[in-house]
Amino acid sequence: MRAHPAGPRHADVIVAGNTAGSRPSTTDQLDALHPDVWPRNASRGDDGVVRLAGVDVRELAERYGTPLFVMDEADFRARCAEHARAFGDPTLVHYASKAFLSVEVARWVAQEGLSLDVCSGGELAVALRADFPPERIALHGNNKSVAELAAAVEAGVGAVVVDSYFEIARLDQIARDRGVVQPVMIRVTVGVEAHTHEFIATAHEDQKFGFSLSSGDAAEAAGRVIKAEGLSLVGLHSHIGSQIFDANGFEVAARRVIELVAQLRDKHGPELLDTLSTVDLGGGLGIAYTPDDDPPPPAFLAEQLRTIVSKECEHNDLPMPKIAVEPGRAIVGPGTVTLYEVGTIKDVELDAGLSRRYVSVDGGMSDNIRTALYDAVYDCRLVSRAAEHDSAAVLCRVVGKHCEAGDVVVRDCWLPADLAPGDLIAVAATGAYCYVMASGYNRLPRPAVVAVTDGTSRPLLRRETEDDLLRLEVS
Ligand SMILES: Cc1ncc(COP(=O)(O)O)c(C=O)c1O
Ligand SMILES: N[C@@H](CCCC[NH3+])C(=O)O
Repeated sequence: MRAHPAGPRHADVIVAGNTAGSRPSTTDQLDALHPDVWPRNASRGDDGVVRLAGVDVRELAERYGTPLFVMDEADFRARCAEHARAFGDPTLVHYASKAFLSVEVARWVAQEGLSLDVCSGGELAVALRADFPPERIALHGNNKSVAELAAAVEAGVGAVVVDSYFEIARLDQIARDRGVVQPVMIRVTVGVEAHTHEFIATAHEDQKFGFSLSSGDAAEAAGRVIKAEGLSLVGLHSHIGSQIFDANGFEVAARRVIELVAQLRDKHGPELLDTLSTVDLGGGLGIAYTPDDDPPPPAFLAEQLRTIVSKECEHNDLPMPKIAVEPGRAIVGPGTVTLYEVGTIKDVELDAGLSRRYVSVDGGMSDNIRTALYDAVYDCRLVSRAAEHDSAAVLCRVVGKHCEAGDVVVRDCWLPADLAPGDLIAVAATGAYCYVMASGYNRLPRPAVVAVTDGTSRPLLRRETEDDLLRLEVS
């Protein structure tokens, strides 16, 4: 066994209360890539090296550098197809591009037949650069600028999801100025606040998004859209949160949105339903970040939603609407890993004779802010080789290289005692909300993003260079 240059000086590290679960007792367990957490085409060869869609991680690191986001293209496409099958029509599944977007990924989404949710002019521009069919794009946002609204109308997007009275007036004006009628959905705040593993119904909807249902704002907004010459009301939209494992929150939301449809029909007449034909229940389906997470498959959620919507429609004597959804994380999250090179390893003495092993990597909170921001939990493994056969599992904290004590990538994970500088480790399920939330903190260049498929790799987004970092300087 390789001697560890940094220790360990203490036989035991902190174990109690860790978020990485119990200590693996064999090196096989230490090396395992749980199929629910790791990309579908990730495997560890007999030589101990992990291959992603058949591509050796050492080769990826050598060719593109680290940190590196590696996307399993087939995994992404398969999840698009599974959602499309579950909801019966691919165009009813809007991939939430805020989770991750590049021109090439927008092309994959288009090829899989899905629709696209964008929430800024920037995301819209990427989609249009990919020639994404505009009629399959919906624009979101609580404070879209006039320029963003105009760009969307001029592109001919399939829907603008309106979020304020000001926006209804602005969008109506923009559409009329251009002699078009813009299809619109209303974002409804249904009073269901979803958290990771639970949901709580709130009496007051204390948040910036949407029109409150309980106050009557949602009905008033619908009335204004119906009256606006430049707008056509095609749907109601609700989004209850993200990383949700339980269908109950969606069911409550669906029920309340259908009640609103019935109310609007009663007030404005049944002809309204000729255009108001879609109920969009947003995104939020959770994924497994660790083997303990057990998210429901899309087919299960789709079935639950169909059942509840059909029951509510029957109850309110309404025709069955189209049920649309906007998954982001559930499509792009699980198929991507971040590859890092280990730089330094330190055992830090704590109270009561315990110590904590800090493993520093060449990225950090600038490429994954989710741990610092949400206490997110991740699975992390040594991937450039197997653990030495007699290596013990050591509870580690994987940290970045930023000038910030809270710069933690993985709070707790079990790594082999023989882990050493130069080894590559990978953090699983980083496809959603990591690259897109990356920052340039401490002037670290943003990592590259590569796609792997059938034993080959190609870059989607190149690594930032020092020139990129300096390009905004005016002197
Ligand atoms: C309106 C809307 N739709 C879709 C999504 C995508 O959510 P997720 O990535 O959790 O599926 C979000 C983000 O929470 C959202 O705000
Ligand atoms: N960014 C969040 C989710 C927000 C989703 C967008 N409304 C995350 O990383 O989990």
